[in-house]
Amino acid sequence: MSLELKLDMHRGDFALQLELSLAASGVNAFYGPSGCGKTSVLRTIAGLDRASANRVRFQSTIWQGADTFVPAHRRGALLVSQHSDLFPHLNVRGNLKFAASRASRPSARFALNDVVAHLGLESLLDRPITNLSGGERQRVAIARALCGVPDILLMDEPLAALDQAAKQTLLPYLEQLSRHFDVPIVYVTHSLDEIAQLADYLVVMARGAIAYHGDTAAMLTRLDTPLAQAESAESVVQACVIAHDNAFGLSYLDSPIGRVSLLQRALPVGAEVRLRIAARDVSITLEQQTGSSILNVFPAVVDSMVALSPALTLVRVLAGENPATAVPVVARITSLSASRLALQPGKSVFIQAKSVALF
Ligand SMILES: Nc1ncnc2c1ncn2[C@@H]1O[C@H](COP(=O)(O)OP(=O)(O)OP(=O)(O)O)[C@@H](O)[C@H]1O
Repeated sequence: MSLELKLDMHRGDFALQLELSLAASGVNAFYGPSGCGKTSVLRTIAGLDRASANRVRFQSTIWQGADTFVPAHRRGALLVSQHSDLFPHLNVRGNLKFAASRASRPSARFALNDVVAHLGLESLLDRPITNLSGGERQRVAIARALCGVPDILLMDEPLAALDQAAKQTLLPYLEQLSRHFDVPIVYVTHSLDEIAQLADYLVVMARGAIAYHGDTAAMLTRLDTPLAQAESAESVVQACVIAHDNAFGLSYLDSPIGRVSLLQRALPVGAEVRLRIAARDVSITLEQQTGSSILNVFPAVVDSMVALSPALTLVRVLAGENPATAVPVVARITSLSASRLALQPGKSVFIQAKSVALF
């Protein structure tokens, strides 16, 4: 079950050449600078861009081959872009019902009521499209794509035109989308935040080609990349809420790096969440500190290191008691500290996370 791409297209000076096999599940994100070809990849999957040498196969169906070109409206690949083109003469309900009526097949999986509930649109159903905020319009656009019963959802910077507050409101709706509706998503973005929060698999592009790709947690912590070397670099760790401590106002989470404590959050026990740990908030010790105010201390083994400058060193560790389930975390520390601790790959250490944020 996969999305297979072999693209070879040219437009003037620009060439897009890549070969990639993606899982047809979860969120696959394409990230890279403006003009590197992300939208072209998405439009090719959608059947909106065509070059004779391109090859696209979704699951067992060839969408584009040497003698085949399945037109866009027969692919089951529905696109949500930055500026949604909703029907202005219909209200929200009308837009969703129209999309459902045009779906290639009926599907209980994308029942209108469930789509409306999942995107929090109940109170907006009778609203004219022209009276919606930008964030509300995008929620309706996503709902409309779901009502169209997609086999795969293509999202081209769906949050890019929104202000920061609207983005933050919309992100939680996107988070569970792929899992809840069991639909694969290909997501194009410029935003590291969106990747850290949403992507299961990350494809980083540069100048029409793939720079590197892999599991998001692994890609964000690859020391040889601008993502890990950025001042804002962070690691992501999957976790599960296991208990709340009302007396101290804390929530406890189980994760591969160990038991994590956070300021209490209104999440049910059992909720699956992502933790984000900023590289600059991680410190390293050789022994487990006892007289420290830091709650989140985890055993780790140094995996690799890179000097960013004479003053700063990035250290990638594999964190967690159990080497089989340990996950990568990046620490940004001074080169002086790295030298004093004689850090080197293979060395056992403890990492302390001054703050752990939760998506
Ligand atoms: N219709 C077109 N005709 C000619 N060149 C095009 C066309 N559409 C895109 N291009 C060029 O193809 C290249 C890739 O564009 P594309 O939109 O795929 O990049 P992108 O990574 O999505 O950029 P952005 O993040 O700015 O949207 C760019 O150099 C662009 O100028």
